[in-house]
Amino acid sequence: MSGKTLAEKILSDKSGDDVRAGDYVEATVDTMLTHDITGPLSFQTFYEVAGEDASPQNPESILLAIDHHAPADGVQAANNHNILREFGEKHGVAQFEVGDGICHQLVVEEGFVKPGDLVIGADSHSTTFGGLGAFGTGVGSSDLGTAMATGELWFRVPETRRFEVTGELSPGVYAKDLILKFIGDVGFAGATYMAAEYTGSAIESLPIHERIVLSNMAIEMGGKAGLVEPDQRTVAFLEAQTGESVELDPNLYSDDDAEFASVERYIGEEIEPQVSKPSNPENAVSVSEVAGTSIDQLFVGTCTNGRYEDIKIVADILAGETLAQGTRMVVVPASRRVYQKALETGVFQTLIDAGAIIQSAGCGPCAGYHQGVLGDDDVCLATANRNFPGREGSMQSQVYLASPATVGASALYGEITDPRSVESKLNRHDDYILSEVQR
Ligand SMILES: CC(C)[C@H](C(=O)O)[C@@H](O)C(=O)O
Ligand code: SF4
Repeated sequence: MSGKTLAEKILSDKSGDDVRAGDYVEATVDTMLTHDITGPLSFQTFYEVAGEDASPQNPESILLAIDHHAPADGVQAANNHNILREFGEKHGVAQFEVGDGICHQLVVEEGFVKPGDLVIGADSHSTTFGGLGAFGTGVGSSDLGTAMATGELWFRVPETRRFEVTGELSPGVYAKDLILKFIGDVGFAGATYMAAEYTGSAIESLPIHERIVLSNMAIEMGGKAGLVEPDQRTVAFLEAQTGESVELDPNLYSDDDAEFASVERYIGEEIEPQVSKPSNPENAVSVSEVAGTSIDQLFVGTCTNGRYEDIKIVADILAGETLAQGTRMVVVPASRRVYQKALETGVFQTLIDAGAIIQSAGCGPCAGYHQGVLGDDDVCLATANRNFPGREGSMQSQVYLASPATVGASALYGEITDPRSVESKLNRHDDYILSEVQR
């Protein structure tokens, strides 16, 4: 038998079987998350499967977040929030409030994931946790409800499509540019039901918050998961974040003789800053191809690039400057701790002085619900992950996707701008540990 990929190893471990791509498994789930949109239906399925008086198998493995319509933007959202609160209280489940942050960020910050775990979420960006060497994947609400009842879920073991980046990334080029490039190259469905795996020296040298960006957007090429092999940096990050010691299973890597669906090879130094044009993340081009495109709104946030390090990159560029005339910038931190940190360090003051709007932690206008919805003629440059028609508002509006550095540089001129033109202001931040920041 051939060796195993990281995905095959994790699903073998969680099912107790020696499995390969294509096999079906019943696997034990370590962490499950749901939120104010998918929670109510998950709970309904849970009660149908487990019975009206039942409790979840492992209440401590569940995380509920009020993040999508938070604060409530209407009566239905407010009622959904109450359904989450009630379920959380009744079953002793960790339930995060309005303003605490985006579910995916909370899983990472609150110690709900470690390398080798199997994490499911009733949200498509649950691939995020692959950045920490966990098999994270999005599932439907009914699957989530079933897993809450049984502690398990079935999976078809995915094939692995590998993205190998040697060398290192140049100044002004970040994980966001890498993932946009990958998606552009393989297409929107290029890794459908596969585990995307990111490897090579340029990936190994990335801080955890950037690895998470690669995993988070695996779903934008159809990926079932997006994995980075965990290492000592992963361990150090999690230990600092949680205050607990983390054991790294030395077997959590893809074997040399594992079978891959394909291996795409890149040289880090050759990657340029990328921008995905409307209205699909796969429309990625080098920034030079769209430089000069006029922008109305800049959006900094989301589970992809709403972390402290991302917001700081934007603030580094805007320090002492003001937004270009006629543009507006909406900043939505990914969590309350990110908010606090940006407040304490003056990052928010810098952005406010530049003319930005700071909003409470959550999804913000990412999926077009509130807090910065776009009108018909609006053009937005966002650090987000999706730019489908109507994603952030009107079906006629246009959304371009880019890194925080490209958004920051573009804010200075009101048009898409190569971040390398402000090279002296560009930084690559190591991971900030938010465990000591109050929530
Ligand atoms: C609302 C939710 C189900 C959805 C998802 O699963 O991705 C949202 O988070 C998104 O990004 O579009
Ligand atoms: S920030 Fe956007 S992509 Fe992430 S979970 Fe929220 S709506 Fe979905």
